[in-house]
Amino acid sequence: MSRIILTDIEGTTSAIDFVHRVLFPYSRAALPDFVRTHANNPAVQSEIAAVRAELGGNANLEQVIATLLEWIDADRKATPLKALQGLIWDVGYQTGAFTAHVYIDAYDQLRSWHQAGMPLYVYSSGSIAAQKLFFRYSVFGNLLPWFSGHFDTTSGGKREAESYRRIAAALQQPAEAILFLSDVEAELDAARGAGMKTAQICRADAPPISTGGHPVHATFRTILPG
Ligand SMILES: CSCCC(=O)C(=O)COP(=O)(O)O
Ligand SMILES: [Mg+2]
Repeated sequence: MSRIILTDIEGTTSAIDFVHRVLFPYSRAALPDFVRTHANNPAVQSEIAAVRAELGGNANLEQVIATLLEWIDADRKATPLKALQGLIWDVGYQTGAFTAHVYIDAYDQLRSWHQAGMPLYVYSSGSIAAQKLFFRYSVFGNLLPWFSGHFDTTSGGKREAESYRRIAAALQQPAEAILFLSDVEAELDAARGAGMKTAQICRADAPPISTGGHPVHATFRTILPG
């Protein structure tokens, strides 16, 4: 019996299109000026330093910015990029430039699990700050209070079993008590490798995805933890 839900965001609770056609372009357009303007802000400075370290240490600010833009274009789940995107999206949410897409079935089912006392956690490549903004400013209003906690790439990559072992350890739960929801087979394979239960979400409005061996659901409505 699963006692805990751990969910992905993009392609699972929310449309891939929203992330790729709204969030990523917004961060791409705003990132150069944002980094130049806030380069001395300690939160930004540490992410610039992390990019520089990856480039070998001597890159100037414009080279760091160019690298970050390349990472956005390649959809690289690099922790410094994800942290900076979270800071940039904060402005977008607060100014009402967009609200975060959540599928109605995900909204209904997450609410019902929460009301039934089921602990809900998020594991996304988006930074923890970005995840909190996402559910704070969703199309259905503030869903953030439903979540007991968040995990991002600081727990490791989503395609590595070790990341899921770390999350289970952080939750002080056996892995088999956790049901991980995702659209990506490689992430589900990694979660199963760590002993978690899995369910694959295959959305009708998303491109066809590889499935194999994980219970498949078109929406959250048919998922029965346990
Ligand atoms: C927190 S919303 C933005 C999601 C994001 O930046 C991303 O890369 C999507 O990652 P996911 O692990 O949710 O597929
Ligand atoms: Mg996903």
